[in-house]
Parts: sequence; structure tokens; C-alpha cells
Amino acid sequence: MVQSAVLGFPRMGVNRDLKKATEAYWAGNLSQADLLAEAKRLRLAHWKIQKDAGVDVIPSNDFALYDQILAQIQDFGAVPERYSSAGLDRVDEYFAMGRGHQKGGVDVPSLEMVKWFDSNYHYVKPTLQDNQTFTLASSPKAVNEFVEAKEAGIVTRPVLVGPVSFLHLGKADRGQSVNPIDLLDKLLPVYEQLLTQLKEAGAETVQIDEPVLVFDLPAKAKAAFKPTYEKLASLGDKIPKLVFTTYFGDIVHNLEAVPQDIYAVHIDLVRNPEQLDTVVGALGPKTILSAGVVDGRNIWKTNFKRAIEIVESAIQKLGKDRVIVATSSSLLHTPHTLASEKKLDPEIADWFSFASEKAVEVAIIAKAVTEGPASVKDALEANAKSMNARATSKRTNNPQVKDRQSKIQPSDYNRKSEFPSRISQQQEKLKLPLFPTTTIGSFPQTKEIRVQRSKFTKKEINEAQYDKFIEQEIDMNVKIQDELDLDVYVHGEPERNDMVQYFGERLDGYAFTTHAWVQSYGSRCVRPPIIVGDISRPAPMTVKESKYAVSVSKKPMKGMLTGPVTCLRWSFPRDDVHQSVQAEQLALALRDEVVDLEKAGIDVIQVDEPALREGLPLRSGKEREAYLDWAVKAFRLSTVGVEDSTQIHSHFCYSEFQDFFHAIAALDADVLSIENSKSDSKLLSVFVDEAYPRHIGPGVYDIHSPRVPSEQEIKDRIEEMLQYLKPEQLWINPDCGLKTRQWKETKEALINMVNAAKFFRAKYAK
Ligand SMILES: CN1c2c(nc(N)[nH]c2=O)NC[C@@H]1CNc1ccc(C(=O)N[C@@H](CCC(=O)N[C@@H](CCC(=O)N[C@@H](CCC(=O)O)C(=O)O)C(=O)O)C(=O)O)cc1
Ligand SMILES: N[C@@H](CCS)C(=O)O
Ligand SMILES: [Zn+2]
Repeated sequence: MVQSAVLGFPRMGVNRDLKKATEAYWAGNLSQADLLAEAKRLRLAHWKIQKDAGVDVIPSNDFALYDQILAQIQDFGAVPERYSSAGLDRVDEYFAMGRGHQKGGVDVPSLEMVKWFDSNYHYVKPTLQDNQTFTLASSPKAVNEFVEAKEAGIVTRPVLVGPVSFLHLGKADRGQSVNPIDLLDKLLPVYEQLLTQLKEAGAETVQIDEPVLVFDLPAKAKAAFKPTYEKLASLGDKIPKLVFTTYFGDIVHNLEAVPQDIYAVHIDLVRNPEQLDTVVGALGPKTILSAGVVDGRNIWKTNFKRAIEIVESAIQKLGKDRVIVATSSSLLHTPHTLASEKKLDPEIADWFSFASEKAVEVAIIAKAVTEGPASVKDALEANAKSMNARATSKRTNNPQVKDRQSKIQPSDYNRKSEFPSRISQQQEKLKLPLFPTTTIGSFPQTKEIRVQRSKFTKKEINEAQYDKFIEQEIDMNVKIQDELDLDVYVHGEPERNDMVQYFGERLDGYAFTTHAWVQSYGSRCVRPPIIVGDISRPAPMTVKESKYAVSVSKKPMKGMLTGPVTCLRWSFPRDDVHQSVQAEQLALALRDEVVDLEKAGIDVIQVDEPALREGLPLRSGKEREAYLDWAVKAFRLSTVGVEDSTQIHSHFCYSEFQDFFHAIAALDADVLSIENSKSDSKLLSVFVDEAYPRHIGPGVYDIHSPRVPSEQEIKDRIEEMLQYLKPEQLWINPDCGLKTRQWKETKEALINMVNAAKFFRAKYAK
């Protein structure tokens, strides 16, 4: 029999229940016991959904209050001393690592949080010491949650991040020099104990995630797999059988690292179906293949015919008992259920499948290949009908958009003059001081803003009332910036629900949802709009608010847009058209917006591209070069339609810019703001080595945490930056937008930031 398996389920709940509970707990409005009870309720509900869907192998320990890697950091005793010595209980210690803690005499910033592979999910980086030790918690989460499910009558497959990935995804703490992978011998005993305890609790199999195998690995990490998994195999029946799990790429280049003596190997056959034959050929003689054929990263209905063909091809080589039908990755990256979408056009809704529906899909595919297609005849027919309806729908095709794309000229990618000429024209107009201060765009999205927007959406207030409210918010933001004495203002983005969803809602070719939330980090969620057809801009999207903001501001006001690559990456993209085509369509729509902003008197326009780095193919080589080529072109196409005297800014809040520096340089933006506060300023040396001539604002403090940085801390950061950057090219700004913060901490932090900038301004004026 071919089993069906889900690799992980979204945690938030049908109504973002987990977000609401954790935020209530942080605000002191929910007890810890009630938070934990809510988490338990959600886990049980999610196991039941999968059971009712007919899934054979249901995951546990895929749940986390904040992040699954963070949970493992704590369970393995890898908590840096600054947190473990703070006298917090386990839950608060965990949250302190995730989001910082500044209360009751404890003042610790959070651990670094970075993108999970090329997704919009963020994980907390294991942050390791030279003398690191590991100790398994007395009551490990993986065991607790397995037992919890078992007591509810569901025998699950616990999920762990494997030892090589755990270390490879980690880093040495500040001031430490350890290479994480060198800690493997110390870490392995913890896995042995944990796996033994899981077996004793009744777990027959464990999903051990080693997704780093899809990277180009350093030799040491690659070589670490074999001895690690031989060691675990030597424990025989003392531990559960292991499903060695990879996703988000192919593993063909790392095949020798795949353990031979292992129960099962999972591969992502949505991203890389072509790896099937090679991987099957390299499996150990008894190893099972877990075939990831239901997309864990997108919302399109699975094409059953295609998926069944892939699974059948594996069965032909391995036999039915050696194949599992699975989701390609965890379903964490998909929304909870399509059933909540009451407002979607039924024609389009018929094309989608969210997490709960995908659980049903794996079960149907497994049944089709086990018992034959006749056993699921109706489901197969309905699916074929949906596939055909989408392929032939008029909604996907706009000839005018295609015509405009075909007429793009090489000159459409270049500004009129080179940077030196542009910057002097801009400076003449803007008259900015040395070390100009600015923020990244958004100001706190208060409860009041969300309530007003919600009222407007529900038609409880009319457009004029909502517009008036937004104008008042802009007035307030301008006043606050006057008081703070910032140099380049922002309107604060109060009218935006999200920097991508907002644009998706204003562009043709997009569908958007009411409940399709996906966790981005901690309690924060996004509702990615869905690209269903060719994209175009029916009307200006941001001009009204920016024009108003300029009219009430005495200093330069930035116009604020989300760039084409980020709009693409943080949407659910089409899977029937290459992403470069979708990015180009977005770029043309944004180009018109940039030109309209300039016409409306906006002299500084920021086009954010935080997702440019995240879209970089995970392995170096031709694919990466091709991506960078079209991604850079899309950015340029969207920004270069302006006069030299208009200053183009761009923003990146993911700091690993070293490996794509040439692409950042090729964007030709006049000013870049980049996330920097959590990384070593040494990384900035790339700007010196490459003689980068343009302006840069490396973030001087972390905005993900409510913690207020002191003026001295900010001065120290600026001092470090000045070792690498020239005073006349340095801007002073936070790491990213301030929408997730409260006003109190925002003002306090910005006062310190402006004071720090003024200190250096005075120092260098002498
Ligand atoms: C900058 N980042 C972003 C990423 N991806 C995006 N798509 N957008 C980003 O900004 N990726 C990387 C980084 C970090 N990630 C995030 C992700 C999410 C947030 C965030 O603050 N999310 C908000 C939700 C934002 C939103 O869409 N809000 C809507 C709906 C608000 C709402 O909940 N309304 C209520 C009713 C009102 C009420 O009572 O409060 C409801 O619908 O029930 C809006 O504002 O209208 C979050 O809260 O999770 C930040 C950074
Ligand atoms: N302008 C956006 C960028 C976030 S990456 C903001 O400030 O929220
Ligand atoms: Zn940002």
C-alpha cells in the first residue's frame, strides 16, 4: 500500500488563533496556562483535520509557539547565557530569544532571525559559542507533542530538524569563532537521546529534516552526513526509523551524502521532478522514496494526472511498498483552508487548494496509485475539469500587456545620466545635511488604523471618511517627524494593509483573499495576493496619499513603492508562466506609478526590494545568473523613467548581500538602505572592496524587537560603519519599516538615532 504523508501543517489556526493568543500573552492579557491550552487546542484541531482528510502519516512537533528552530535551540540547551541567566521561565526565555525582552530589569535583544531558504518564513538562527555544550531538556517538546497526539488517538510522525542542518543553519555568536559544524560530535548524543525517548514513547518513524542538502555545501558539512547517519543507524531498533527529508531543491549534486542505510528519503518533486530517476537509482536497497508531489509552497490545485504519473514512475522502479505520496515540503507556507474564502470568484476559487485541501489531495493520490484510478474516479474527473478550466480561461490572458512587453527597448533600462551627475542635481534640490536621517517607510500600524480599515472594508464607513482618517494619520506622522527633526520624511504607509497585498489589490491580474494568512515570523502573518493572469495597472495606486503628504510637509517626502521582484516573491505566483514574465509585467505597472509620483511633485522615490535576495536560486551557477539578470532588469525597468534630479532609493532588509553584491550595484539606485544592525559591520567591507560610489544607509538598529537601542549603541554602530563607508555616502536609518512597533518605543528609538546622527554631523563638520 502506498501511504500518504504531510510534512508539516500551518500553526496559526483557521482564524489566526495562535497569533491572537501569543500577542495577548505578550500584552499581559492572557495567562501562560491559557496560552499553552490554546496551543494544545490548535495542535489537536490540526491533527484531526489531517486524519479526517485520510492522511496516513501525520506530523507532530511541526507546531511552535514562535519558531520550530527556536524550540530546538531551547530543547538542546543551546540557549546563550544572556538569556539563560536572566531568571525567566522557559516560555519567557523562549520568547526572549525570539523577540528580545526589556522588562523587570532584564534587557536582552533577540537572536538573529533570517529567511528560511527562499521562502517568506523566518527562523531564529542557532547562535553558538566556542565552548558550546548541548543538553537535552528534561521534557522535550517533540516527545510531549507525540504523546499528546497519541493520547488523542493519533500516532504521529515527529518532525526534527536534523543535526547537520541545525548546525549549518546556525552561526557563531558575536565575538565567538566556532565553525558550527565542528560541534557535531557534541550535538549528536542529544539526538540519540531524543530519538530514543521518542521510540520509548511509541514513535515508529521520525521525519528528520536535512534541507541544507539542497545547497552547494562546504566540504565539511557535506562530509558530515555519512558518519552522522551511520552513527544513528548503529542504534538500530533503539530509535525510530528515519525519514531523511529534503525540500526546496534537488539533491543530485549531493547524492553521496544521502544515507544508504536509512528507512526513507523524501525529495521535492514539485520543484525538481527531474531528480526522480537519479535519486531512485541512488537509494539503498530497502530505502523507501517519499515523493513530494503536492506543492507546499503555492496554492494551486495539484494536477492529479501529472502527480500520479510521477508517483507511478517511482512505483515501477521500487514497488508500491517503497513509495510514499507526500507534500513537497511542510504546508506551513500555505494558508489554512480554502473553505474560509467566501468572497472569491467561484471560477478562480476552483483553481486553488490550501493546506487542508492539500491534505485531502495527498490522500487521493495515494489511493489512486494503491487501489487504481477507478477508486477515486470522481475526484480525478473533477480535478481534470478544474485543470482544463484554468488552462483555457480568458482571465489569464491580456493581449495589451503582452504587446507592451514585446516593445520594451534596451534604453528603457537606463537612467539619463550616471550617478555623479545625478547626485549633484539631487543635492541641489534636496539640500540634505551630512549623515541624513530617514526611516524606511512604515510607522506603527496601530489598532485604530486596522479598525478603521476593517470598518471601511465592511462598508461601515465610506471612502471619504476613510480618506479623511488616513490624512489625519499622515498629518500626525509629519508632525512627529518635525519633532524628531528627521531629514527625509515618509508618510508612514497608514493606508497599507501590507506592502505587497496593497499593490496586489490595486493591480489587474491579481486575486486576493480574506483569510488566507501565512506565518511570516513569530506571530506575524501575511496574506499573499495571488497572481492569476497578466498584470496591469488600471489606475495610480499611491499618488493620492503621497501627494497629500508632500503638501503638508516642509522637508523632502519619500514616495514609497514595493518593487517588482518583491511583489512577485511575496505573492503566490502563477505556475503556468515564467516568473521573469510576471516580474516584467509588474515592473511596467510600477514604472507608470514612479513616473506619476514624480509628476505629482515627489522628489525622492523608494522602491523596496527586500525579497530580491530571497529569490536567489539556492545554488550558484547558471540559474542564479539568469535570475539576477531578469530581477535587476525588472527593478531598473520600474525605476529609470525619472529625471536625474529625482532621487531613487531602494531598501533591502536581508543582509546577506555579499553573494549578490554585483546585482545590488547593478540596480543603480541612488541610495540603498540595508539591514545591518544584527550583523557584523565587517560585512560592509564589500562596499569598499568593490568601490561602491553611491549612498548607503546600513540600519543602525533592529526593528523586529520592541527594545529601544541607546544613543551610545547607535553611535557605536555608526562608528563601526565609518570604518568602511565614507561620511558623505552614509545615511542613518533603522533596519526596516516600523509598522510592527508601538509608537512609544518608535519615538524613543528615533530620538536616540537622530541624536547619534547629529553627533557625527557635528564631529565631521569641524
Ligand atoms: C517586511 N516584511 C514583509 C514580508 N512579507 C510581506 N508580505 N510583507 C512584509 O511587510 N516579509 C518579510 C518582512 C517581515 N514580515 C512581516 C510580515 C507581516 C507583518 C505584519 O505586520 N503583519 C500583520 C498583518 C498585516 C495586515 O495585512 N493587516 C491587515 C489586516 C489586519 C487585521 O488583522 N485586521 C483585523 C481587524 C482589525 C483589528 O481588529 O485589528 C482582522 O482582519 O481580523 C490590515 O492592516 O488591514 C500581522 O498582524 O501579522 C510584518 C512583517
Ligand atoms: N517600506 C516598507 C519596507 C519594508 S521591507 C516598510 O517600511 O514597512
Ligand atoms: Zn524591510
